[in-house]
Amino acid sequence: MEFVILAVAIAVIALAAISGLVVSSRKKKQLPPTPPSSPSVTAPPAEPHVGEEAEPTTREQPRRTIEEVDLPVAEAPAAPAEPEAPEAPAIEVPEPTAGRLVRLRARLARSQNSLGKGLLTLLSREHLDEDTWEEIEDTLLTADVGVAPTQELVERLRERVKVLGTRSPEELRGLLREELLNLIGTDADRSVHTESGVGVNGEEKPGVVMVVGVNGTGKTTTTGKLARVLVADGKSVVLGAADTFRAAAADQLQTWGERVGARTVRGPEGGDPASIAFDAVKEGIAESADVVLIDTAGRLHTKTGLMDELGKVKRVVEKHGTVDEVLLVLDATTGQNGLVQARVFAEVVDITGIVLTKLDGTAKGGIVVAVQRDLGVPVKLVGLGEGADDLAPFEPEAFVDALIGNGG
Ligand SMILES: Nc1nc2c(ncn2[C@@H]2O[C@H](COP(=O)(O)OP(=O)(O)OP(=O)(O)O)[C@@H](O)[C@H]2O)c(=O)[nH]1
Repeated sequence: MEFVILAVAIAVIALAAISGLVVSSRKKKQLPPTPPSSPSVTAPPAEPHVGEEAEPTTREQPRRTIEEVDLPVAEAPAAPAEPEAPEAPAIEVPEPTAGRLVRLRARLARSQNSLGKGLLTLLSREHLDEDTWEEIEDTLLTADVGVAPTQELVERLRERVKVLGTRSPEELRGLLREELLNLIGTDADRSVHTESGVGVNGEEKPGVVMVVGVNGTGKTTTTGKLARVLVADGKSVVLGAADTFRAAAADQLQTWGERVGARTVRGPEGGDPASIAFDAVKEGIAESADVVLIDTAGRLHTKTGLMDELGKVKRVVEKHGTVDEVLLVLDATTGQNGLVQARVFAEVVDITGIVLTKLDGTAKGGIVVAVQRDLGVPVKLVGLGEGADDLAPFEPEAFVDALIGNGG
């Protein structure tokens, strides 16, 4: 009997133990999963604003299950849109070109001081003897005016001073102004032509401007600045990066173009410049651009190669129609060397205009006279600094006034 009682008791304890285990295991199963660590529950929208995260996380953490939590569907996409948007390059509005030279006159006058002021000081001497006239001649030669134009100027001045008799500073200034203007010329057409009109197939064709010159003269910079001049005048521009000789030139040009919303057509480094130039004009026709500007490579040390290449670029571009301008870029600080370079380029292609760069950095403004005489083509633009809008249409009057300190 005792044995039976003991057996029943053991059975009861065993049963109780088993049911206890089951209950505890069920209890365990009912415990919520660990929601706080799950990003889909507590994490804020993928790209939160600063400060949005802290509040919902602490409030929702303790007991909420995955089913209880509303996913932040509606708000999530809106929040990150603004800060994440890729930055479109800002299109700049270049300064108007009218009166740029006048605006930059102070800079020009500063760098040209020795010429204008030097001449006026000499002319103001009480006795204009042979020595003084020789000094005047030297001053002009030092400023790169060139031998023949210098002699012309001195002769005419001597004549007029003799006739004039009395010489007030105003009179002298006036005389010098007139004679310098005479040398530079006020009648030449100095506009950059961009209106060639019709192409070989009768289609509308953009104006085509080729920019040539020795590397380092500021050729690529000038092409970029010229794009801005044209855009400022309301024209649409396509750039052709046909300087495949210098690796960075195409990048440099493209950056200039992007600043004013002009597309740049480029090819592989060391590629065929003529085919890039051809494609640039093709692109210009396709997008009905007003002007295509073609930057070319210049290497004096391989003169024959240069001649072949430049000539070819022009011929190939002409398959589309006329090239309106071939602008030669010259560094004013190189003086007579610049003239030698100019002649080499003039042998290769017909230059229609000169761009004189770095005129802000030299007292030798006389190169304007010399280069025009030498090549028989007008200076059309001048570079007066490294700023994006420091390229100005050349105006003889403003230039001479800057030289001799007139009008302020
Ligand atoms: N002070 C001054 N600097 C200028 C002027 N024009 C160009 N420069 C500077 O001259 C340097 C050479 O200019 P680039 O345009 O790179 O020369 P580049 O002739 O195009 O050379 P390549 O691209 O190799 O053919 C740059 O530092 C320009 O900022 C100017 O009118 N005044």
